[in-house]
Amino acid sequence: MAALNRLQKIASHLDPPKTVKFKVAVLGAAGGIGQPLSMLLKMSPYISELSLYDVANTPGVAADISHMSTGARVKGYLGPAQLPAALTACQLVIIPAGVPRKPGMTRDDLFNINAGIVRGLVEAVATHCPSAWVAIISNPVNSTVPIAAEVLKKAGVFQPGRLFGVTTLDVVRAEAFVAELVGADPRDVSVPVVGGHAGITILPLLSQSRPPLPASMPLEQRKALMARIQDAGTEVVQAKAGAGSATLSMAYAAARFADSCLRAMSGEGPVTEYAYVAATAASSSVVPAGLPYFSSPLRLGRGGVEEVLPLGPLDALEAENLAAMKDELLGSIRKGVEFAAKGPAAAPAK
Ligand SMILES: NC(=O)C1=CN([C@@H]2O[C@H](COP(=O)(O)OP(=O)(O)OC[C@H]3O[C@@H](n4cnc5c(N)ncnc54)[C@H](O)[C@@H]3O)[C@@H](O)[C@H]2O)C=CC1
Ligand SMILES: O=C([O-])CC(=O)C(=O)O
Repeated sequence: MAALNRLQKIASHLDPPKTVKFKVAVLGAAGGIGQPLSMLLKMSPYISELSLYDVANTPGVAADISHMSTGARVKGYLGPAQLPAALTACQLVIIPAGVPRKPGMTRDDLFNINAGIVRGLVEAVATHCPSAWVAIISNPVNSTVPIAAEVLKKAGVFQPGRLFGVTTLDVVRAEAFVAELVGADPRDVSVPVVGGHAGITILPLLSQSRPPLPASMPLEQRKALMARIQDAGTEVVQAKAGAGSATLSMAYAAARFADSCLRAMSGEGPVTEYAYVAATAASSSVVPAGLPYFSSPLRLGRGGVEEVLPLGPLDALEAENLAAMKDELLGSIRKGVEFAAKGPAAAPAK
């Protein structure tokens, strides 16, 4: 029992149970990410109701998770007819629905299937819980977040400070790899990762690593570390050899992101997180010019993003990488916006 309590604390990074409790939905809850993520969320002291939605297998997943003796009430919802009930009164909606990569694919190769899935689900969010914070995991994140934004805009409910592309896994990986390299405990390491969530758009700011990388570290080794963080998703796809992409580390990363959101909503701010968000007039002085979406350090508060924080000083390698990513990131954003402009989903998931 003591061990379980400790696990709960570790999973939520946190202090004793809170009084403010929220309804949280996972859309795609029966998938490779959805299942372990739902399990971790069931241990969160901030969640009173956990809504597990998928187009397949949710009754089993919900029955299984509901037997855990932790606080959140769990309910499973199956198929589009049950989506409204899954979403009604939700404050946070996490979306890992969609297909994962196989070896040889890029994240953009998932666009044709996942763009429509995300559009349909966010249409339902706009109707049934328009004020909810929405965290998109489904790839390609660089495009699916702009799609979600366009859907919310069309419905007249877009709040840029409440829509997030989840890039926490890039931060988690950077922490793990730097810890390995410097021989530190990963929990004591922090590394900003900004930009987007695909290949060269993932920009770890290794010059701001805490603890710092050894000053004597050769440039080639820094470049190799940066490349490993950028290609870490592919490393997992190849290791899984056709059985999907990162699921367990992603579930951990998403649970950590959800925990930050729920702490901020509870007024336990200021909470600092990284996520891929829309640029606004207020963030124009800190986000690289010409990029309407960018993953930045954020200060979260009760209402969502309160401030997009500056990236801090970049070294020459990082500045070069930032310049190099711009065209790809902009192309992915445009692709998402154009897709959303084309018209309604073939089969809206209402
Ligand atoms: N943002 C990130 O850092 C990461 C993103 N991903 C992405 O997350 C997505 C999910 O990955 P996995 O869980 O491994 O895939 P998976 O195939 O194991 O699970 C996806 C789930 O989505 C469900 N689904 C499909 N259409 C749906 C709909 N219209 N409504 C509700 N549920 C629906 C499926 O039934 C399935 O249970 C992929 O697009 C993957 O590329 C994966 C890892 C990291
Ligand atoms: O690589 C993939 O396809 C899944 C993903 O986004 C990641 O692991 O970072």
